[in-house]
Amino acid sequence: MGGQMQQTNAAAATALYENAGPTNEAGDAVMARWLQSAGLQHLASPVASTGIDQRHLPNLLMQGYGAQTAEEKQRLFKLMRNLNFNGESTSEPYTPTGQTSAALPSSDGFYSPEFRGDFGAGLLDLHAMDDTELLSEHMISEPFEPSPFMPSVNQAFEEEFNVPANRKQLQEQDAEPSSSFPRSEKESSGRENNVAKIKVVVRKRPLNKKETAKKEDDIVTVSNNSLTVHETKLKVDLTAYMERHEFCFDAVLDEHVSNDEVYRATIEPIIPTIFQRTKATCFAYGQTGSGKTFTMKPLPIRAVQDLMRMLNQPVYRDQRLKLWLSYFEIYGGKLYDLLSERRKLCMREDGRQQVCIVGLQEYEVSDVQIVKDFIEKGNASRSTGSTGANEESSRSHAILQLVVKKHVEVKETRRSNNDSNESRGKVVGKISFIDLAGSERGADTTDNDRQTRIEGAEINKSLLALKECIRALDNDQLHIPFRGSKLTEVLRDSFVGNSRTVMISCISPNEGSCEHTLNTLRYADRVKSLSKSGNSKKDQTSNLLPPANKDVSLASSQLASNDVEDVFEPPQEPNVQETGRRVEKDSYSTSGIEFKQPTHYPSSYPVNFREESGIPSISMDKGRPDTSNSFGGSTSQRIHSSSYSQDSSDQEEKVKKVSPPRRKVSREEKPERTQNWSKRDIVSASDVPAMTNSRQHNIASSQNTSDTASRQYETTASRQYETTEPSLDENIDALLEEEEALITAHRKEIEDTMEIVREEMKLLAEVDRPGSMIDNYVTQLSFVLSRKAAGLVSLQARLARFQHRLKEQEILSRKRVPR
Ligand SMILES: Nc1ncnc2c1ncn2[C@@H]1O[C@H](COP(=O)(O)OP(=O)(O)OP(=O)(O)O)[C@@H](O)[C@H]1O
Repeated sequence: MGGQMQQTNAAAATALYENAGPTNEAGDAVMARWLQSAGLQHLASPVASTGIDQRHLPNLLMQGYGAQTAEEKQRLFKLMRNLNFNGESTSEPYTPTGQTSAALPSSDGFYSPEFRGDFGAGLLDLHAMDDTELLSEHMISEPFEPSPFMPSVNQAFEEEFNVPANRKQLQEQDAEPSSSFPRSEKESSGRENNVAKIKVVVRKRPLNKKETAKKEDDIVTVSNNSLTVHETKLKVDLTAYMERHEFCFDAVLDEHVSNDEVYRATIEPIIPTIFQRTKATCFAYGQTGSGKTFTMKPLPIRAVQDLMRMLNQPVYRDQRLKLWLSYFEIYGGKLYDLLSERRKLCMREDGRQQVCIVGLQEYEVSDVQIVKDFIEKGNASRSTGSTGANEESSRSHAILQLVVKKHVEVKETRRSNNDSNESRGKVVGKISFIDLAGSERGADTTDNDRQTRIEGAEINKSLLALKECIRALDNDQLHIPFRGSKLTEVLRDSFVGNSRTVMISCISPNEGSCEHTLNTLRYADRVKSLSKSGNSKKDQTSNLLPPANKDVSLASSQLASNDVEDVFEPPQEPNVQETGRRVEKDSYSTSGIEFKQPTHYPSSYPVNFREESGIPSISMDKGRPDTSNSFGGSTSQRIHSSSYSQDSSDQEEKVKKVSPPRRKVSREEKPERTQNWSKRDIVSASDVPAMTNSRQHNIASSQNTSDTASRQYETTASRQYETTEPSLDENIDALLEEEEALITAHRKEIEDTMEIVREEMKLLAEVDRPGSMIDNYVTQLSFVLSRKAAGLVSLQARLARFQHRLKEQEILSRKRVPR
């Protein structure tokens, strides 16, 4: 057996070498990297140190230095399998298939570790394979699965690793889509390799009919991937001045950009990664009426088109990959199925800490029309209300998920998570589209009725939690605080393993929305600044500014965190990680602000799934209609001269605020920093959507005279928020739990009452019988009635407790933002 094993391993190792390409130094290095990536670096070292020809590596592997333990052998075998070595043709150099050739990075068919991103992160990353939900889950701990690509060596390994006999079944399971993906031209260009882990895109909508009628100004100008918000402020002597806030993001899409272009800038690059065990999340953030739903609605439809196209390629068809859709909402901390009469759903965590939404209906989708219908149906069921800015405002977070699964025999097209058939489908990858509730709803904690307040608090909490998760995700923190809210809990599996996140921040261009727009941009800026992906322009922009003018950004984007915080440091050198840094400038004009006539846009934009017909569909690169706003430049993404043109304002412009480079510090450093809290706000206005709006406004009015004081004021507000927020969150959580418990208790009470009524009926039937024992009847009736009364008293007590809780919550939420 040992000899047989050695032979087999030798053959396998020979295959590893033979297929690896020509012997050269680069090959050795690559080989070493491969082995390293498989945790077998110690096997590579003799080769490197002795200069032994790589050709002898297989022998070395078997003699003395070779894979000795079962785990090593397993890893070695997995390495070979991931390299697609075919044991039957060990003497044949590996020839890329037609499908894979386009993507091969080197002429010898050897995929370097650097290139593996193109083949799906983690293809050779053994650690990435412990993602429990996806196809390769538990690959290390599970019994060894033979590769369908190595029939000749499989036999021996099967014997050694006790592989079950049903080879066909195992082969089916093992055929990972990512390992045999067709490489389209687009893919082979390596684009998906460039898909950032977090991408922040801003979309500005056009002025709407109401805003145009009110002659509101468009205060947002867009230029390439940056934008400027021109905020009008009043000095204490009531002279107006202009404050310019500049931001830079991965992409800034102006009002002329079509939904199709939005798709191309956001989702399209992610699609191929879905087949590579990626869980992607795209969410739209912004105030009510800023265009979140408008932006999100067409994205899944376009995504389905592309996913279907890929799925229809023979390689996936053969692997029986299917696409599934579900659509649900989180409203007031509860989950509802939007495709199933808003049925209430339950979220559970299984033993592997996988979140499953019990009862959620999943639908197999095979054409785009079905998806459109589902989206229409789901949107019609969504919790909406009317706001000043949007007649049909979303009051919930809506989550549409598209899941690519490896199909297992199904008999119906409609299945639920409860269905045993469904659970047999293995998830290959998924993409979630989240249309968040209006961000300023987080501030709805003092106004309106109790329900709206609870809604607001819940929304606020979830938006903060979402950012925290993104922060943790981007820092590769081991602990992702997904339990911070229902939203993040539901998205738990999108925060672990191989994930991609796209945030689309939607902004309204009108002056009346200035505060909200700034809040949205600050939130986006904060998310972006968490990202490691670089945005050099941003850095350049800030570096162009004279160091003397650099200062702490007021209320810009610091956030309290339990784990890591950002710290102000004196500006030193460009920090490539500070990609989302914001440059805020004050541009002071004397007075007599004269706005140009606001830009006019079509008043309504009928939603067309492919293209909005209301706006000219022009490529971002093409010329744009000459519809600049009063600040110039927005529509054609260039700055025109205007009453607020760069030239005229530059002389008076005083660069006031630049977000400083930040560094991450650990918890231990907190005390030191808290002494300097006046330098940095801990929770910014952007972190507390609109919570500090009125305060900000006040601060802004007197900014020129009391800048330092206002900073402290705002910081105080932030700190106040910091201290009150956890208790408010806990309160909301407790409240929601008690509400749940009350409803459950009420249901139980009804069931008990029905049971008691049945018993009473029985008693009556018995007592009516001739010769019945009246004593028995009296005793039993007395007993039954006591039970009945006890049940009612208990329910009443619970109700009273809950009423008390509601009162408490109300007081707390009023205390939070004193008026
Ligand atoms: N880029 C755009 N081009 C044209 N019209 C737009 C655009 N964005 C939004 N609109 C229009 O603005 C209105 C409000 O948009 P939408 O409902 O998407 O806002 P929202 O951010 O989802 O609001 P809420 O948070 O209240 O649900 C809609 O009538 C929509 O058609």
